[in-house]
Amino acid sequence: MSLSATALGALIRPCGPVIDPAIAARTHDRLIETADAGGWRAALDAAWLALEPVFAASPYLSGLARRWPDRLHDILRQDPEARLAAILSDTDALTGGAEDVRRPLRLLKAELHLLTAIADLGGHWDLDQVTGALSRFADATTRTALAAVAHDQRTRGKLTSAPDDPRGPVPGLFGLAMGKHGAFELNYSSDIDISFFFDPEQLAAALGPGVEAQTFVNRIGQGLATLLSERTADGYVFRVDLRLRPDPSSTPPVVAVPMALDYYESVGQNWERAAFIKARAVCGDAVAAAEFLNDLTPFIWRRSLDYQAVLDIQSIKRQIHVHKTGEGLEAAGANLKLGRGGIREIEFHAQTQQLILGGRDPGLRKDRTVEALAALAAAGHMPAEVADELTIAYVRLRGLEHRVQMLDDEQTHTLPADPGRRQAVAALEGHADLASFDAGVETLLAGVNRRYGELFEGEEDLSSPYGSLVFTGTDNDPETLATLERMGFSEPASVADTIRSWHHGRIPATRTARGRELFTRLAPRLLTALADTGAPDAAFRRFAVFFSGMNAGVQVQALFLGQPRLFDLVVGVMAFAPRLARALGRYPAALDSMLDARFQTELGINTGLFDQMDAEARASGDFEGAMNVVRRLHREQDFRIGIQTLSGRVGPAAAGLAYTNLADAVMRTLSEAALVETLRLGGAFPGVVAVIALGKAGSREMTASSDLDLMTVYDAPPEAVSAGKGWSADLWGARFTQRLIAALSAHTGEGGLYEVDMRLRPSGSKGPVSVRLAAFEAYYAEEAATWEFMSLTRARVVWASDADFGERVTAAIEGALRRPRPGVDVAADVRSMRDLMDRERRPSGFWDLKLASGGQVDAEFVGQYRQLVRAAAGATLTVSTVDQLGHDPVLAESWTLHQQLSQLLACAFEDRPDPDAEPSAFQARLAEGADAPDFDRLRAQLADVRMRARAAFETALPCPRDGVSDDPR
Ligand SMILES: NC(=O)CC[C@H](N)C(=O)O
Repeated sequence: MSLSATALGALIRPCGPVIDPAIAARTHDRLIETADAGGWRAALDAAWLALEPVFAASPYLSGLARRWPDRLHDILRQDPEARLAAILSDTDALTGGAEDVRRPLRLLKAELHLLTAIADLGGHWDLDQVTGALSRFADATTRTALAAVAHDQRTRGKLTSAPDDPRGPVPGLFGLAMGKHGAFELNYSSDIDISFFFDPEQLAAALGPGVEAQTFVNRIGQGLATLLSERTADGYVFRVDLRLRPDPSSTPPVVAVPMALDYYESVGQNWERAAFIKARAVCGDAVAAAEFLNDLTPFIWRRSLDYQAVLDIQSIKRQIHVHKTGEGLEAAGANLKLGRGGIREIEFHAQTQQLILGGRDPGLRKDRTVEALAALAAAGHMPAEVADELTIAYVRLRGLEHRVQMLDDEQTHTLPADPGRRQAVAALEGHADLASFDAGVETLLAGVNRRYGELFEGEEDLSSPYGSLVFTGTDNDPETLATLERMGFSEPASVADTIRSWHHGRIPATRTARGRELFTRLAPRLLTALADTGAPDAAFRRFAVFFSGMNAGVQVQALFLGQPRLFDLVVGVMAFAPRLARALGRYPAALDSMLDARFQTELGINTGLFDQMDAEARASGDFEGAMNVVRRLHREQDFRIGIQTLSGRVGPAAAGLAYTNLADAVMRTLSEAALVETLRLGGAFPGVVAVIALGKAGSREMTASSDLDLMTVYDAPPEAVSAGKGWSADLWGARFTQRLIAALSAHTGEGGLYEVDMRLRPSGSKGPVSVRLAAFEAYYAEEAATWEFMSLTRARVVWASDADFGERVTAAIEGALRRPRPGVDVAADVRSMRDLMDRERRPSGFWDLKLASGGQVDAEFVGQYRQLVRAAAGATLTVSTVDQLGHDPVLAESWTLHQQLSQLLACAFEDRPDPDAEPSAFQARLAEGADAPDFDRLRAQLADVRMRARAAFETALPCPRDGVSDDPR
């Protein structure tokens, strides 16, 4: 039997060259056999010219033809429209449960695919007819599948409504076709995006007793997805994606309508608005679906948009990196959908404009891309030639995409990199010469990409120098994953997921629309800054803790956006300074201090800190209040000094001074408070008291991790007692000191301050916690050992209840230092002290800056030794280690380098740091902070200076056993 004039077999033309006649011949042989047997050889012969290039190029289509030759015959002999109508009505007519429809649906899909491909490739159907056929078939299968899974639930008694209920197989439940399917633009081998929602009230009436609604609808949604997507011997129907729903990573697969409306109205994204442009009810309760879509209209089409909202909508397209046109565009491996110059650029071009303008102009609310372009051009929002050019490109790109998918029925959008397979695509599009096909594709992509780039002129780019950073949509954008990988993240997908969850408003910082708009702009800068630290993983982890811990985000994000340098600093902190990162994470308010003008002022300049602390502490009303005020201000300042130290703004001396000035302000404020508290508790007392700092606080060389070495000294008339409790002077001094220690070291709701060490006081731990000035003097005159005098070289009165008393104490310290100690070999004492220490406390490793041979203790001991000798000789005294080492340049050099490193390490880390284990970017920064060219050379430099310093130490304090020293013992 030959073909009628309207039969598809008579209407089709060859699509292009036959790239592999042998392969086509194998299919041909098989078909001839069946056609001869079935009596349709003439029909086959009539169509063969058009079929041969198709079967030569597409393994998938020849497979279908060989497997079901009779279906091919049906397709060839009938009018294609009639055949399509029959496939659709057969699909709709299927009844029964999942078991009953599983196989027929797959056979119908194969037939539909063969029909569509032949009509398309044979030049009979245009793009609209092709996508229309695919979409309508998807509609029908979805309806049938829903009816089938509902049928099964009905059989099991879970669903009580009638199969022909006017509200659909499951009253209240409906599915929306989203994306291309929704707009009848479905791809040849695409997933279908269906969003399921349910109206709880409607549904409740239809459920069997004790059936829980959410569980039930989940089962329906998933059952439908499985029925269509699972692969059996007959293939599959459609892969179904249920994720185009509110925040799919945290919601069930089928969402209740009230919850969905609430989500879209409160945290809905612009890209979700864009997705709803194409949404359409496809199966289930049509009444509920219409109501839902109607209720969503104001969400999708917003009547008024402020500038920030417009920018945010445009972010959808601005996240794609715009290259210089033409550069690096290649046909081989080009992603026709998501790649440069691809379909997505055309869609975004249209959709962003639609979202911005469609609220006021309903004429722009077109669901189909080609129509949207035309409407935008007609309304004057796009030059007609741009719309035409993009339309032509769109049609060709979609055609190419279909041809790529027809090769193997795979959901791919990539022009094969393999020349042989690309040749097959070219042939299906009518090209014999691969080079000219490639060149044509490249021109096409470049044209779209150029138009797309024009959209950005004058707009802020939301990608990064590293590439695209797209976080819209439900799938990870492949280019974005590549960008993140290039940035150095070891788990790009999890970074993308976290960023996406922030966009979804899952943390307080992005819970408001404004917070999200700001985050859209901040995200690319954040990722770029993280990458630039060289330690993006650690930095991201710490930033995430910080950012998700903030209880609001607008102010901070606006600050970051307005102050890029500051932002880079904060990100650097995240990368390199867990201690500061943790402080920020726990008390994000510390960031507020960055807003303070004083934050960026030079350290060292008197910023009025003590006055502020003192005033606020007094205003706080009581002792506890004062402790909290001081802790808050301390934290801010500590953070400020830490940032400046870490960023290299201040050197070690200035940092030491700054940390010490801070400690001084704290000690003064809390000494005042402790005194007031002591008088309040014990009653008036005619005594005076002073606080002496020793150690690094005394020498003004504190780091972020220094503790406070303190002693207190008091004086009072001999028999004085306090008015209230009748405390004697020693009790009063002790009470004050205990209050002070508590004030400095206790942890309150505002955190802690310092560890306090009182062991350097006269008689150490065995002595009273506070001593009378006379006892202090007597102790150093009679009992103190050389190591106690060493400590005293760094003693400094930081606070006194009475200025005169403070001066008396200062004079007493100096007196003690200068008093000759006949018969004492200071050098030998210092040396044996150092040796003892070396035996008892070994350095913990190369980075033990204190105890390393030639490290800080060696230098400090020599300095203190020099100071003691100088004091006895009546020379000027100093607490500073470097000044004490004026005549020992090598030791001073070593001490300074160690101090520099210890400042950096102390502000960055809480525990004992191991720079060898830190990211190389941190090592580089450490080297830079110490003026070394790189980390390896820093280590070498350190080893070298230690060796020289140790030699200088040996010269200054020779070992008594060597007989060089004149040790009298
Ligand atoms: N995930 C995102 O990148 C969000 C971008 C933009 N805020 C939107 O709503 O689409």
